[in-house]
Amino acid sequence: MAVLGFSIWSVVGSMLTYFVTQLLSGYVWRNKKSDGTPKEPWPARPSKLPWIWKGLNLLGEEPYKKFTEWSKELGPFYSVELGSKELIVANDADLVKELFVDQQQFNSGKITGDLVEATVTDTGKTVFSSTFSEYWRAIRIAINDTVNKANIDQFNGLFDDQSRKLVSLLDSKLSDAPTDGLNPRNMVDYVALSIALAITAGKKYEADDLDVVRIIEDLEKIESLQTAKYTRMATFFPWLKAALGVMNVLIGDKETKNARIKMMTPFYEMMCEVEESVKDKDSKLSPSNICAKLFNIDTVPGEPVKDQKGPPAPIAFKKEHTLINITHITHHAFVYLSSAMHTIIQRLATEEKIQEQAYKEITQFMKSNQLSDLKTKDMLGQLPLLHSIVKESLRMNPPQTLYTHAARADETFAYKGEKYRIDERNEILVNLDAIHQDSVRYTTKEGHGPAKFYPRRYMTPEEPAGYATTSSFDLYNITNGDNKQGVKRDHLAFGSGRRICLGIQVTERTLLSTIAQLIYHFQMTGGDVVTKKEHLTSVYTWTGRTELVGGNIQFIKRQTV
Ligand code: HEM
Repeated sequence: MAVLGFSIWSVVGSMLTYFVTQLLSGYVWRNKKSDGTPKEPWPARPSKLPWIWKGLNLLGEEPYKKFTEWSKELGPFYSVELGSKELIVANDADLVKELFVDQQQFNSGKITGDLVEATVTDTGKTVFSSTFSEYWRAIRIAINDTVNKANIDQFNGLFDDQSRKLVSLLDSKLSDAPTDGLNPRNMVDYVALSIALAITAGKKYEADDLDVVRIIEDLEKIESLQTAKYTRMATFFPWLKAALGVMNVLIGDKETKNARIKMMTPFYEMMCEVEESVKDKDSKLSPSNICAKLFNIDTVPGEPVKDQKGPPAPIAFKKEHTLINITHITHHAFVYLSSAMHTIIQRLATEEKIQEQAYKEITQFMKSNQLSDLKTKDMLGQLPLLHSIVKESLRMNPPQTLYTHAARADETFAYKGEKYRIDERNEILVNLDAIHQDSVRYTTKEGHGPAKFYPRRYMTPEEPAGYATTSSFDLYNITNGDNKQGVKRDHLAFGSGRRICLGIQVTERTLLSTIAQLIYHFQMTGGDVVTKKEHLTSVYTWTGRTELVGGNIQFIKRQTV
């Protein structure tokens, strides 16, 4: 009892300390710089928001639409409070460049949102959730060493195998399909997860492998725990998060813990296999995968501590770190690959004219190069229309419409001649709903605006200066190249700046290979690009993601094959 009494008082003490600190930092010092002078004003804010909830209750089912609506009232740069969370919102690509590229040292941080996210990432120990640090840099290097431009060719065979697999899976279902066709989503999920697992853990799966189904279900369970009412609310109210945290310490949160263990188990087994294969030269596992590269990290440099003399002590990179990272990377890669692949197939089915033009491009390419089969290595940079369809699909339907970076310190941000404040740990949100529909940036010389699916906007003679035909390029790279003036980027679906997605090559090659095989083998009709499904989480973060529900598609076998 004495022990119990002691714990309760110590918990009450911590809570009191927390609230007093919050009160002091929240109200007394909040609006002052470290030298005591007042901070600059916040960027413009929507007016007359309800008390306590502020903008939170107005977001509705499709939050990005509300962010776009506010941008029409306040301009592309504004701030809004969601509960107690102060959010800085960027609705314009040039602004994203200024914030995430020019000011990358300040604005490349991350903060963890709800308590479930904290549990599954060990409080920010995965590449997606980690602060801007040497630890984060080491993981990025390991991933980059597997999938960047210099290393990605090793997976060309995987992309070819999986896109052929999709064709054969579809083929096998055609005789039993209803007259209006079938929705290919389950088959797309299988192919996307197979690619994700091969890259993260060198794993080869068969279509009927139960682990594949299980991994998808485990992720759904985590997402459902995250969207439970109070867990979700705690993302926007730190006092609630602290209170729930204390409750978890006192009575435990078995459900989340069990879901975490269940979710990690297949990845733990894969990690052990990779560990063995690293030692065993005759192993059947592909030696080049992200997990194997993470095993090479022994220690990472520690972060400097204020007033501490000498270099910081290195931190050991443990197996637990590898485990949570391969889990998170697989989930991220699977969810977005699958969503992007499903979207592009649905889109092609609704755009029969473009499909036929692409078919012509493919057959002419095969004929002039005397090819009997379509291989990723041959197609790269060679099929402008197909490459442009990939870009246009990611622009029209980015799998993640909203994403954030966090400010690493209090800063003053200059925009259009005015100075504004951004505080440490403020999240800066990029809204692709507004950015990808910018009529100034996307309208072609012939007047094709952003609302239209029009891949030729990226092709000669219509493409604006600075656009690349073959591959997406980053705002970050463009500052190091010749084109320092205009930021002409095809889309920002992969993020921008220091935290840009490392799966760009994987994704573009997967999509290229998939659509080439599908268009070559089938004529697709039907599809639905209107009905959407909104998710409140985006592979553990609060900003959510959007995907097409999709409709049935008739896959009609081409006579030429
Ligand atoms: C359609 C497919 C994909 C989309 C739309 C996508 C989107 C994104 C976005 C929006 C970000 C955040 C960028 C930012 O904060 O600026 C990101 C980060 C990242 N993505 Fe992807 N992704 C996709 C596929 C993949 C794949 C297949 C991989 C696997 C290798 C991958 C690995 C990563 C990594 C490692 C980061 C980490 C960034 C960090 O340092 O915070 N992504 N992705």
